Amino acid sequence: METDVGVSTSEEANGSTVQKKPTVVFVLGGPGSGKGTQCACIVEHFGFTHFSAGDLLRAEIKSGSENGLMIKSMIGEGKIVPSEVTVKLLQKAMEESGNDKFLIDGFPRNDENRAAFEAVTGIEPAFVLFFDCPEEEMERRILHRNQGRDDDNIETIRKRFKVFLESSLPVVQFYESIGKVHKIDAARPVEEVFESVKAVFTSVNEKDD
Ligand SMILES: Nc1ncnc2c1ncn2[C@@H]1O[C@H](COP(=O)(O)OP(=O)(O)O)[C@@H](O)[C@H]1O
Ligand SMILES: Nc1ccn([C@@H]2O[C@H](COP(=O)(O)OP(=O)(O)O)[C@@H](O)[C@H]2O)c(=O)n1
Ligand SMILES: [Mg+2]
Repeated sequence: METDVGVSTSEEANGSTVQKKPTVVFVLGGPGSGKGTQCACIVEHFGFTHFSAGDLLRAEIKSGSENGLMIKSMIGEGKIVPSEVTVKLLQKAMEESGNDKFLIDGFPRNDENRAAFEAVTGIEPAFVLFFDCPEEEMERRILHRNQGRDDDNIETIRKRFKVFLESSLPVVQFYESIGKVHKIDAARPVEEVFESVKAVFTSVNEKDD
């Protein structure tokens, strides 16, 4: 069943109302590619609300929810949490936000994530940002991240890279096949990466005008 998340209505010239779906941009890239960092910059410049699927899952563990232990053990193994859980958290966050423009970071991470989000919300992404970064650089960044994350250790990092290659890259390839991916070279300093990101949002806005 489709959700009414963030749906706003507008008056048509003939007096009927049309429902407008929220704008969603998926922000994808390997662990440590800089998704969270760039999303913070995008929020400042383009009025989006940012949700990181990983952050929502970590908050769910902290809240002491009944799924907490399962989520904690899956994150510890670098595995992808069942979509049912993650999509519900994203849906709730969007409903409570009051905004209708969302950056969703670290999701969809596999085809099940992708299909479940579309089935539950009825929303397809406006486009997908893909941060392309070599594994050695991502590894270096994660090992210096210092956010106290249990999964930022070398053993789990390797597992996460494997899951990224096997399950997440195919999702990027799917969106590429329908022309929705903007690929960004993420192996540059934050400001340079953001220049490329800005160019994408600006050109998309211009097309919409
Ligand atoms: N372009 C960059 N160059 C160097 N370090 C970066 C860059 N972007 C992010 N970082 C750092 O790398 C680490 C991972 O970034 P983060 O945004 O958390 O990535 P992700 O959300 O994709 O895992 C953080 O410590 C961040 O400060
Ligand atoms: N869609 C998602 C996103 C994250 N996760 C879990 O959360 C972990 C951390 O995700 P994250 O997006 O915060 O990690 P980074 O890519 O930011 O390093 C993943 O390795 C998965 O175990 C998930 O199961 N499903
Ligand atoms: Mg992140």
